[in-house]
Amino acid sequence: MSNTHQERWTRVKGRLRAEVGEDIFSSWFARMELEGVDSDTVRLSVPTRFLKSWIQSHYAERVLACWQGEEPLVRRIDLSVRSAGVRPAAMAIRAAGAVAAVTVRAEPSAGPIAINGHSGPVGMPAASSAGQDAVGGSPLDPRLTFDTFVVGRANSLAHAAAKQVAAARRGDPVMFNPLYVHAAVGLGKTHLLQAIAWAGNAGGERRVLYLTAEKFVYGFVSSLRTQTTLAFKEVLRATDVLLIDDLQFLQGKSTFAEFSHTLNAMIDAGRQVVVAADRPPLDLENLDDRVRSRLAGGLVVEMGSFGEDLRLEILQSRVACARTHHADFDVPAPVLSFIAKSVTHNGRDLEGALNRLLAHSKLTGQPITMELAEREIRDLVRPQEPRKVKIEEIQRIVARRYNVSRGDLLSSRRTANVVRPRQIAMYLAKTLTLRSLPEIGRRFGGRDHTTVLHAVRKIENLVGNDVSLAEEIEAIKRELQE
Ligand SMILES: Nc1ncnc2c1ncn2[C@@H]1O[C@H](COP(=O)(O)OP(=O)(O)OP(=O)(O)O)[C@@H](O)[C@H]1O
Repeated sequence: MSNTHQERWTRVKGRLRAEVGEDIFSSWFARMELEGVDSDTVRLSVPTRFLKSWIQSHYAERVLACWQGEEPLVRRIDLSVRSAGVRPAAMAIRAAGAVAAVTVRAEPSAGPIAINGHSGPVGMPAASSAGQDAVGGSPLDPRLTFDTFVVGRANSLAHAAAKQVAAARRGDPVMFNPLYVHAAVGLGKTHLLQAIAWAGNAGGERRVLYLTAEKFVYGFVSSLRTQTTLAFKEVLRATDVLLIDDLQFLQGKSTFAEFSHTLNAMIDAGRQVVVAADRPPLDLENLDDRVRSRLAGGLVVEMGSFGEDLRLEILQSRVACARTHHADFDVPAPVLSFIAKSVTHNGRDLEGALNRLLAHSKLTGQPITMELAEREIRDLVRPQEPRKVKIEEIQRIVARRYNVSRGDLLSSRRTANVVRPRQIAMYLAKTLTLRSLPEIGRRFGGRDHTTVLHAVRKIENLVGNDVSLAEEIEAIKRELQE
């Protein structure tokens, strides 16, 4: 491909960014690449089927217009899904109607079933109670809906995917299965899963079941005890959409096996599975390789930490909600900005901060001032922790820098242009993460721990003698820590 095309592509991206804004650009277009230009057709690619379909249905004309702004002869955009690093399973569209659906309808008065122990946003009515179901369900928290979920750069992809799952109808092809959402504590995984359950069940056409992994374990173990495992399995597999929260808490060999059967049965029958966890699928060390790879074979989306803007918006929306029940709850804008700036950890701390102010205002009737806020939330202001680096990120950044693919780093190829970057990536994985040598070996295409050790020693030696390599590695580290 000529440099002119690449330069044009850079300018087209500039136009797109200016038109849609940084947030949308980085959510949808940052991973779009130019594959080539053939007479009047521009070939672009994205890494997932979901991105492709989203861009096609929402931005196709805009992308074309931006190209035509640079090159008026362009008539067509051909968007494809890049194969590198994408598992074939992720691509398969499964027909939802492939297996006869067994339907268990919720009673009209009962909300979607939830089994959880989460609390919700400040200022909203508490969860109401509804009926039990065959796996011991309890109602979802009515506060955790799409309406109360604030969307920003950190979560826009997960939100869009969740909305799509919720809006799908029985018989629609399942676009990505499972949808796997991961994020650190308190960044909205439960909120999003419950929002899917509420919205998904609203039409009454589909049965959406929300289960925490803990409750899955509990339900399964009690069904073993009471010899009702068949009923347990049937209820799970009769759902159209199964939402499993906090998967990292799944425990027990037979429970893993049951989870694996359920996952496979649901996906093979074209039913949607959505999973949330605090880490990516490949880091779920308790699960066996097949389950991990099945989980990684759908759409895996990370929700990042909240930026200050998103924190402020969440606070503003919470205050607005709270005011519907406590009309005199007034938090001055500078106080909200102060909280958004200083309570940086997660959504739960933001909620805690507002709860304290609300309690104070209700109990004392005094206005909320900056001084009061500073005093009340002092312990929620945590020092910034250094950013945690993930092996996947190391592989991605090293691969990009040395112009190889992540697949090359994981492959058995032994050509010099791949061996050195692979050793550097292993060295960084050992020095920047807490992962053990065997774990790192496993994450680099199933290598032995001695290979990792060899790589680490090799790079340590080289760095001592080769200033430019040392600088290069420092630059990669800086990029990873940004
Ligand atoms: N984008 C958001 N908009 C509005 N509220 C949010 C958002 N993200 C998180 N919250 C709120 O932050 C709190 C914690 O969120 P939630 O329980 O969903 O986190 P989580 O990721 O499931 O955490 P954990 O890992 O502990 O299960 C909740 O009150 C939730 O409503």
